Parts: sequence; C-alpha cells; structure tokens
Amino acid sequence: MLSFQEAKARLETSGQSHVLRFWAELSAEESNTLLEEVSQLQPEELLEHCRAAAEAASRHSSADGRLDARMKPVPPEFIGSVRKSDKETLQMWGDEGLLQISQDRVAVLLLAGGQGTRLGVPYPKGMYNVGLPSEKTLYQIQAERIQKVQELANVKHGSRCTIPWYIMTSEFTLGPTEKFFKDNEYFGLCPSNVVMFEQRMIPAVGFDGKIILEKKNKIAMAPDGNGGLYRALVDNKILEDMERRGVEYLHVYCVDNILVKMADPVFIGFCVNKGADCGAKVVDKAYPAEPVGVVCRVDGLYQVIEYSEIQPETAELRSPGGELLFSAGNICNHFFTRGFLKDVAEKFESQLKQHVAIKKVPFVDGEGNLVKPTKPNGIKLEKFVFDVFQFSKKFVAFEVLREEEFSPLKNADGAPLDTPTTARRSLLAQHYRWALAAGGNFLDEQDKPIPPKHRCMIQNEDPPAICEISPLVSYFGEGLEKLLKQKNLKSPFLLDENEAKNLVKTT
Ligand SMILES: CC(=O)N[C@H]1[C@@H](OP(=O)(O)O)O[C@H](CO)[C@@H](O)[C@@H]1O
Repeated sequence: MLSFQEAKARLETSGQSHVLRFWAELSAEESNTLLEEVSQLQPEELLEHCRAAAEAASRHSSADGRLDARMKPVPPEFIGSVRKSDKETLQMWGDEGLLQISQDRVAVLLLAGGQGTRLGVPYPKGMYNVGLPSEKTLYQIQAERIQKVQELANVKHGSRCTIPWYIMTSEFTLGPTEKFFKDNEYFGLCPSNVVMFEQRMIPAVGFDGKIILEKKNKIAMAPDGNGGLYRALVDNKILEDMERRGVEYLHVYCVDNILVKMADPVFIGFCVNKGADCGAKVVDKAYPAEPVGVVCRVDGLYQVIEYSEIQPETAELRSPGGELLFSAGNICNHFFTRGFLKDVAEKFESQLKQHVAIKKVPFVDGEGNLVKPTKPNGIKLEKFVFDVFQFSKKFVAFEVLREEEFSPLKNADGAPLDTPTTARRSLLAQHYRWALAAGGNFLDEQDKPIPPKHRCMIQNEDPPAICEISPLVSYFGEGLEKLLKQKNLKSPFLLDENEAKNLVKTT
C-alpha cells in the first residue's frame, strides 16, 4: 500500500489531488481504506482514464451516427442457422460438440459482474428466482445444465468429462456469489471446477475530468464493463488455468438469459467445424428498437453495434423483402478459442474501445455531505466483450431460435418486457412444448384434459398447462418420450429426477 506522500504524488501527477481533500478529517481506519484504493490505481492509466472520460464527455452523444453510415449487414449466407439447417447437419454439429466436451476441451464462462440496477435487486442477478414451481434460481438452472451436458457426453463417449465453469464477478458480486454457491453446495458440481474471479473496477469521473468521491474516503468505482473480461483473464491467470486443464474452446455468456444452453454442443460443434476462432449466437431481432446489439460489418470487419449506439433510423432500415436490414440480434453467447483469447490478451486488449455511459453518480460535496444528483453528472467508461470480434481471423455467426434460446431478465415486473414474468413464461412454454412433443397429455386439477395448444404465446400468457422439467432430466428436450409418451400429466407438473424415476417404473 502507498504511503500518504506517495499517494499524494501519484494523484498530483494525474491532476486528481482533490481525492485527498478530506484527509485531515479521516480516522486512521478511513485513511487506510482510501490509501488502499489509491494504491490500486496505476498513475499512467489513471491519467489516461480521466483524460479519455473528459474528452468523451465533451463529444458525447450516444448515437452520433458516425458508425451507422459504415455499417453493412452480415450476408445471410455467412450466418449458420438452426432454422435453415437440416436435421443431419444439426446432428453432425451436436456430435462434434459432444465429442469435444467428452475430451475435456470445452469450458463455459459466465459474465456476472453487473449490479442488476434495472432489475432493482441488491444481490447478484444469478441468485434471482423467477417464480418457477421448483423455485430454482438462474445459477441453479445453469449449474444443472452443465451437469446434464457433461452426462450426455459421457453416455455417448464413455468418458468422465468436466466442463469447468469460470465465473467473472465484480467487487459487488463476488462475496454474495461465493457464499450462495457454498451455501448450496455448488449445486452438485465439484467446487474445484467452479472458478470465480473478479473483474477490475475503475473510477467514475465528472465532466471536468475529476474522479468522483462517493464518501470522504471512497472513490466512486464501477466495474469496467463485460469487456473487462480480457484484463481479468490475465490478472487472474485464467488462460493458464484453461491450458492446464486442456481447455481449447470457451462458451462465454451473460447471466440473465434463462434459456441459455450451457456449452451448447451444436454451437460448439458448428464453430469447431467451421474452424472459427470467434463466434456469436444471434436471434432475428423482434422489432427495430429491441434493446439488443446487432452483429454487422464495419469496413469489412465483424462488429456488434450496441443498441445504445445505433441511430433509430438505421435500426429501422428494411431490406427490399421487408425484413429488418440489421436483424442479427446479439444474445451475448460467444465462442472463443483459447488461442484467440491469448492473442487478445497479449496484443489487442489495450485497443478495445472505451464506451461512454453518462450516469447519475452520488457524490460528496465540498462540505462532505452526500448528494444524490437529479441529473447525470458522471462518466463511466466501459469495455464491451464483443469488441474483440474485429481481431478474429475467422468469425462466425450462428442464428438460433428465440423461443428455444433467448429470454433475458433485465427489468423488474411491471415493465413490458424482459421481466421475471416473461422469463418464467418462456421457460414454462418451452417445457410445455417439449412435453407435448414427447406425447404427454395434460390434465387440469379436476383431471379433465387440457386441450393442447401447439402455438402458445411465449411472453404474453402462461402456457395452458404448467410444466417444468429439471435440466437434470433433459437438456434440450431429449429423452422425454420414454417418460411422457401417452402419460397423463396433471398441471402443475414438475418433472425432476425423482418424478422421472417414478415414470420409468410405471412404463
Ligand atoms: C455489452 C453487451 O454485451 N451488451 C449485450 C447485453 O446487453 P445488456 O443490456 O448490457 O445486458 O446483452 C444483450 C442481450 O441480452 C445484447 O444484445 C447486448 O449486445
């Protein structure tokens, strides 16, 4: 830790002496906390960070149109697609993925450093329970999907494989996430295969380029965006850990998508089969203003233009056939080879773009009183995970079905979209479809048949029968026919491992 004199010198060089302005009023403990924080800030980086933030503030307009003119859609023939591929091809990709998994060459990495501000909960989003009959949280669902896909690979190849689960947290989420996993015995996974690490925090800066103090002895800090991944991989020696385990392929995903297919064998197999070093799953955008980034090309390089950075007119452009021109919606499911990540870490990380978020950042005024601003006063700079696509030698996009793979939890109930209710409905609708396809018949509480509805509205209503299938029983709808065919299933129906055993007995 720096001494007071060293901290003072460091801050002076970066034009940030005001950080110590309450020094005389601090207790010994409080001053230590502040010195601790200042010690984490590297002088050149701090100078550059504050300069970049001030410059960004002076020219900030989130959708300034400079990129829009250069955006080109990804030609459809360059996008692999679940919808447009035949069964055999999908099977081939799935087999390739399971083979790689069985050989311990695949890991998953969860981006879970965000604060869930829009959802409005004070704990990590992964701990959220959307109100399924099982009351499972997002973390538990994800853990169980890992177990199931390991099992599918093992059964097919006689292996005993592991899919390590790397979890990137932040100062806000590490403690509670660790505790939650311990309290729940890692949801049946081996703790040594769940590797949590922390992304960096960086200071929030005012429009004048000065670091904001949120307490007399505390700098207002925020995580460095999900693109902070690449520094965090280096800081925490994660690439070395992957190498030690023999992991070659990584599936990176965001915590909030209840339908996420962990280490999806079809996606992994597709990317491996195409010799890709980098890939992204996309869904057809639902409407022009949908808050998803779009995968496109800018000056010949693949890129995602985030929803906050595209102009509405560009998002509304349509092709002659009437479809949205920029329709490849990013669902934050990415594929990377370890080799590509090593290149990014060694050569490209410092070139990643800094995105600007103008926010209301609580601060202490000249007298040391906490002020909650009513209008934006601060700049947070963030890196985005997808900004490495441009460095890829072989990038692929893979279009998946929204109803099977994408229903994010972003907002609190009451908002029209992407809420706990819509997430729950998407999962229940999917499981209802799987059960019907497997030949199950639903009955209501009075044992009266519930007429099947083959096209149920995904987000606007509950499916006609409530059916939840544990990921430990089925990963993507497979293996259900032998359990459910011609069976009467009373709604609400919860198919967990015990129920599956009972159903096998009655067959
Ligand atoms: C920086 C980043 O990864 N942004 C992603 C991410 O958005 P958030 O609003 O940050 O959760 O998830 C979206 C999908 O849910 C995706 O469309 C978008 O591009």
